[in-house]
Amino acid sequence: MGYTHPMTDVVVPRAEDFDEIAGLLALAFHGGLDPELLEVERGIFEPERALLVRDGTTAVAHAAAFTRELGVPGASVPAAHVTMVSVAPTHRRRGLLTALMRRQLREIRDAGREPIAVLWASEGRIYPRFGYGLAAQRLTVSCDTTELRLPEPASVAGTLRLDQPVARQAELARLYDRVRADRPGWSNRDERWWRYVVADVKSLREGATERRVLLHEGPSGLDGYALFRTKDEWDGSGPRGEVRVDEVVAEHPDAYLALWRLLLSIDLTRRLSFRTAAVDEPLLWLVNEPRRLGAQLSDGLWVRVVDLPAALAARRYATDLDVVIEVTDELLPENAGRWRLVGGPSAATCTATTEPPRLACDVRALGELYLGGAGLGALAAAGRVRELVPGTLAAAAPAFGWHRAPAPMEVF
Ligand SMILES: CC(=O)SCCNC(=O)CCNC(=O)[C@H](O)C(C)(C)COP(=O)(O)OP(=O)(O)OC[C@H]1O[C@@H](n2cnc3c(N)ncnc32)[C@H](O)[C@@H]1OP(=O)(O)O
Repeated sequence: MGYTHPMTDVVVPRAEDFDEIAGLLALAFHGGLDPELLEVERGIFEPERALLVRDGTTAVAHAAAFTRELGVPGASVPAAHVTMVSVAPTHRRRGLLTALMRRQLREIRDAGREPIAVLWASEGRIYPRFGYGLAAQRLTVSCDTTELRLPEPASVAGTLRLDQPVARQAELARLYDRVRADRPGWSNRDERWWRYVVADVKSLREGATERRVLLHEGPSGLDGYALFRTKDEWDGSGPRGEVRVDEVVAEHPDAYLALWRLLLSIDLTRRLSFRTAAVDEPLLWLVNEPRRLGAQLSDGLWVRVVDLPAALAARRYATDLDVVIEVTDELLPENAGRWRLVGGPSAATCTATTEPPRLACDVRALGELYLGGAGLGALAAAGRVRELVPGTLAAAAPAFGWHRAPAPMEVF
């Protein structure tokens, strides 16, 4: 694996080092240093949770984490939101990422507040070696809206309005919190994060309009919203504008349908894209021609179980479960061993045991199972989970699932 960079060279940066780190990120991600974007990103940066490596006076490697909670089956769990990972092109493949990941996981574990870490990967092959498992897939929708029809609404009680997201931030936040309670995969958003979400950096618009919010008000007030923008385009045969949907949050099916009926029928637009649809997106079950959504499966959230007994006890299980699992973990040996997991829809415990194991897997598989997205049976079919006692898979698989698929909401 090459040499591991000496830990002594890893420093915790100060807030004023942000511009230097942003320069490194711009290099690694082939981006620019737009002052407006920098100010927005500075607002969420937590320097005390960052790790920086310099070669002389030049920043060459960096990783950070945001302090947030992640919605998991039946609960909301503190989760280190790992982000801003980059190594300078001049210093790649020398073990710098490995050194940063090892140190970061060790620090998260020792701090004892966050039983899991979660991230979006720029490339899926980077993080499994550090014990991250693909916990939530997503769909990217890209469709010709003239090919799709939605049903007529059963009720016409609601009203739709358009506004600027920043003007409605507090109302959006309240609705988001209510809907989040039942949706694994959504991260909590405090005031700071809402400012980040509604910030509409010009250099990221890619030729489209400013972001707008479509609001649905039902009998008891705001019960749905969509953040989106449109992009004007014409060709020889007429208008070909595009609707770019960023997020849709709806408390009731009628709000969801009303929002999508409008998004799919905006005059002068003919196409729609939505990059963070859930794999169980209700749209799939509403449109008259699902194939025409052009939905493609992609990866979303990668979860690393950092404190195994705390993590497994923190989520809920769809059905009652009592199983002993033998787990391996090369990076955090405290997680390795035999664990008895007893859980159900309202509580769970996880304790070390000497009883014979019924299942065996590595810690990465537990990350894949954590949000209820990967099936235990599918992982076993892939050879990633081993059934040591026949019958265990069939009995335990429903418990690890959930009634909603995990839904990656926002790239952080
Ligand atoms: C959560 C986030 O922020 S995701 C964003 C990640 N950042 C980026 O994609 C920006 C561009 N890329 C980079 O900055 C760097 O290439 C990084 C951070 C991905 C990798 O950093 P490096 O210091 O080169 O990684 P390191 O040397 O520790 O590699 C460890 C192992 O992972 C492998 N690896 C690392 N990156 C990649 C990759 N992109 N593709 C395939 N393999 C990779 C290495 O080959 C090595 O494998 P080996 O041990 O079998 O030899």
